[in-house]
Amino acid sequence: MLLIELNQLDTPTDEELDAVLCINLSRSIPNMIGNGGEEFLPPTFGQVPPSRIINWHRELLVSRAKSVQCMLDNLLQSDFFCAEDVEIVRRTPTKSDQMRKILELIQCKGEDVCEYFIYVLYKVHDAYMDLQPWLEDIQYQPSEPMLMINVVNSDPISRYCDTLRHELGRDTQFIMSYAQQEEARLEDLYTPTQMELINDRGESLGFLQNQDQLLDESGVFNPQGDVVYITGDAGMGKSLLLQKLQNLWSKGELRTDAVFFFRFRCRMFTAFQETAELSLRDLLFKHSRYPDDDDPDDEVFEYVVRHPERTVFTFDGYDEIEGGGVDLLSAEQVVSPEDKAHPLLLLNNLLCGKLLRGSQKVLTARTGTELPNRVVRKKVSLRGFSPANLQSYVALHFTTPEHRQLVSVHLDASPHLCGLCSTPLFCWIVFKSFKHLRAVHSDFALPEKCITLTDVFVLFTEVFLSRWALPARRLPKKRARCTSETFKSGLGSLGAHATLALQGMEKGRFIFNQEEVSACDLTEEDLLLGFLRPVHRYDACGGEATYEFLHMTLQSFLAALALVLDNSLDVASILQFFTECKRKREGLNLPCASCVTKSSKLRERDVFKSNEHLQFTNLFLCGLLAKDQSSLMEHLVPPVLLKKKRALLKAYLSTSIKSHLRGLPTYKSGEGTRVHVLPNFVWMLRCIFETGSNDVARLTAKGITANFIKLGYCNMYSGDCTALNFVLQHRQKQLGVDMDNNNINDYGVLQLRPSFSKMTVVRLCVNQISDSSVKVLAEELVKHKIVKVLGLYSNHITDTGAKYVAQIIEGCPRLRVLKLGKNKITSVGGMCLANAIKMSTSIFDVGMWGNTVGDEGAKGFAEALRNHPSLNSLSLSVNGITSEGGKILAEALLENTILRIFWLVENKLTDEVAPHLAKLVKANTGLSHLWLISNQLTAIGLRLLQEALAHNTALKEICVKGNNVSEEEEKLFEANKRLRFH
Ligand SMILES: Nc1ncnc2c1ncn2[C@@H]1O[C@H](COP(=O)(O)OP(=O)(O)OP(=O)(O)O)[C@@H](O)[C@H]1O
Repeated sequence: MLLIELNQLDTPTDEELDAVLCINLSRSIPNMIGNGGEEFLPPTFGQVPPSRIINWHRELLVSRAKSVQCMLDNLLQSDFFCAEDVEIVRRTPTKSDQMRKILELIQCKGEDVCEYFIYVLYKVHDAYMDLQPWLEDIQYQPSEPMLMINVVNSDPISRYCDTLRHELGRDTQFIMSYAQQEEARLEDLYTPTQMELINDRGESLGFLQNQDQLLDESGVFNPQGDVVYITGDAGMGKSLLLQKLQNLWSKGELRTDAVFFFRFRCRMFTAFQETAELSLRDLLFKHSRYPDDDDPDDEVFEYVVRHPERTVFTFDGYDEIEGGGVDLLSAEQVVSPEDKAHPLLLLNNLLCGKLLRGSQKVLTARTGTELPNRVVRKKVSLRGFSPANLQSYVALHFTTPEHRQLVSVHLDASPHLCGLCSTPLFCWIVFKSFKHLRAVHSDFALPEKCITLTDVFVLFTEVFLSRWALPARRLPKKRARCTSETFKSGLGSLGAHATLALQGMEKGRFIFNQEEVSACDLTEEDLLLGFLRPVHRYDACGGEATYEFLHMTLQSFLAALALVLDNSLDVASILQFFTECKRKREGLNLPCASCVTKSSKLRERDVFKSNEHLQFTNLFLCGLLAKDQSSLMEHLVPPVLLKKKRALLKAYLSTSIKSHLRGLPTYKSGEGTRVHVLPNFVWMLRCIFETGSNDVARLTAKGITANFIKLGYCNMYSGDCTALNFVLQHRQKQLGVDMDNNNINDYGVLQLRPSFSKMTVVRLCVNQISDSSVKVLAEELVKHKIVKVLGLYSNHITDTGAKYVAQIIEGCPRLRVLKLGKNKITSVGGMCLANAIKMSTSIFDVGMWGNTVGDEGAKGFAEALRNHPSLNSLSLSVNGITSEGGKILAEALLENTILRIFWLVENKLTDEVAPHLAKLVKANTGLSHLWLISNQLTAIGLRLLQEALAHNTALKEICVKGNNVSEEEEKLFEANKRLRFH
């Protein structure tokens, strides 16, 4: 080894070193081509003098050490170079030549200078990022004398990188609050939320573990796309996730080699005049900052253009871009980095990869905002706080044990409150309000009743008003709470904010200039309330000071309040946003819902425009006009007027719901009529719940004439289950409910508890349900005994949950279909289920795909199958079953004449099982489909099956694709059409 030989030489001369290196190289060449023996290793730092290392790696250093200027500045300021040396270097034409010249000069000047050269590479990390792996390879550690010498970073790229890191770090350290003094530090309060990876068909691929994974390769379905697309409902934490990402990068804690990080709010792109034009350079620098003067050669921008993969962009709130200018599908106009164009066009080109192709872009938008898959690299859907996340957030938010305890008790008692709090924004509002009101009023407690979203925002408004009415220092300690007094005393200012919010809502605007603010009689003192916050970033666009509401949902709430408060408006105008939503849905007479089906023209115009803000306004209107709010609203609005508005809303809702339900697409199946609802149906449920009107709920329950309702992929979250339950409690007839592929979780199941008495079909596949939910299901379903279908595919059910499912099988004599695939059930749970299935005389179809019951579980299922009277279809695919389990199953099936479809896909079956399967085939038990895809059978085993098929009349197919059979061998079986390879 080189190491040994060099150590053997005391103080090697150059010739000796060269000789050693040559010998070593010549020895290593055969080794490198696979002759075995010693491995070739280049010298490491300390083994040979620095000049040798530099010599050895000269070309690598020339090609990777880009910042000549920074190196020259350091050599000069440390007196290793004189002005003349610098001049000599500068005279050479290209950067590579200049670096070659530097290497030449330092090698002439001695070992100290050579080490200093390496030390600069080491110290100015960002400028010489490409050489950091090399420094690791040579195991560089600065020597004592080097540590005493100063190193400056004069590289424009790394200086700019430092500046961006510094600014991002500064700007992202606080989480917004309604009062600036109360802002919390990001690192004190940030709590991870659930980030679900979604494929191009909208199916779940599991959950990300941390923010680093947003930028890595996990879940990439389109390597050609550059955009990491993050969606989530209002307040789910999209902006905060980006803030966290930026903060991590600023501290060098994000796993990425990105040198630059630019952040934008999409809203900004619409703030420009139609004729505005900007270059990419201005877009980048104007909204972050320009590189310092010491970048005369525009190296920073050149670097961005040359190495787009080293730049991360975040674009927050794509849904906030008005339709008009943006249409990725027709963004044919290509812009070059030098061209000027409208900022929206630049954005389009960036997202489509026509500008800075390969740069990393993270884009957020509300759920439902469309983006063509071809520009998307991967998709992530934010699902809010899990129960564990919520617990952590409580602990972070409440430092006093008394508060923590009180809030935990409230949460434990109310799954509905937990459901609301799984949306981080609503959770923050509830906790913040609780903290504030508890500090001010001795008698404050969260409402015992089922709290609505309107209650939450009323509480929040009370916090704003109470802070303003009596600034903290003047507060008499712990006075009694009187909400109506607080509202009355702040009514002037509240009304003015509400008017501004309504005006914005009518024009689809979320940003207000000083003129608009003043026109609503909002004074500077009013602004201190905190409903509005200044939007500093927009100043850069050349406009005057602008404001936005703390959150879009707050604007919606205040707009709804304006509709209720204003007694000069025509009463009918309270319905204006319902009508607006309706108008946008051409033809479909649906209330309060998003434009799910639009004409192509409208689609073009509105494709990127969410009208969730209108839906929230309608929802809050329903809540504010609810009877439950009368005690407050009657102090603010003449009771007669309030009554009129309430009556009108109720009449409108009743008519609209009826026609909505009549208009839903239905189809007839063997088991009655089915109805497929659309996501806007969930908005309708939410509005009904906010009204708290039993009449409206009853009418809705009655209006669902079908006996099966499909709510799959409707973006239902756990809080919506209270609304569904509110309606279903008025239903007399039984109903099948398919809630697959939503975000219901354990809180949602708890809220649905009373409704299970009506449900004949309970489908909760892909909903993050754990064992505790299955326990609830077992208690309810066994009590009522009407369930026929239970779908729990792809949840978090373990053996504990499997035991509860077994209780359901045993206790529900009508249960026919059970879907339990893709859970975490092992042989223990498998045995329990199998035992229960054995006893059932109704069970018809069981799906266990993707668990791990193994051979032990297979044995249990074999016992269940023996002489089973009803089981028609069974899937034990992807369960780790070997030939041993396979044999037992095959033998048991000899005593079964009922099973028709048997799935054993992707197990570990080999030819050992083939004779047993062949025997089963020969026995002609009535089995019609046998799925053996992706096992380890060979042509020998298949031959046995082929021969057996000659004696079988019932089997329609044996699917054997993906076994150990070559294409040639496949041809041998061509004649037998029942042995399928495709
Ligand atoms: N991960 C989190 N940890 C702690 N608090 C959070 C988290 N995410 C969000 N929040 C709280 O919720 C508030 C709203 O979050 P954010 O603005 O990120 O939501 P959003 O999804 O961007 O909403 P919108 O689509 O309406 O803009 C934050 O200001 C913060 O108080």
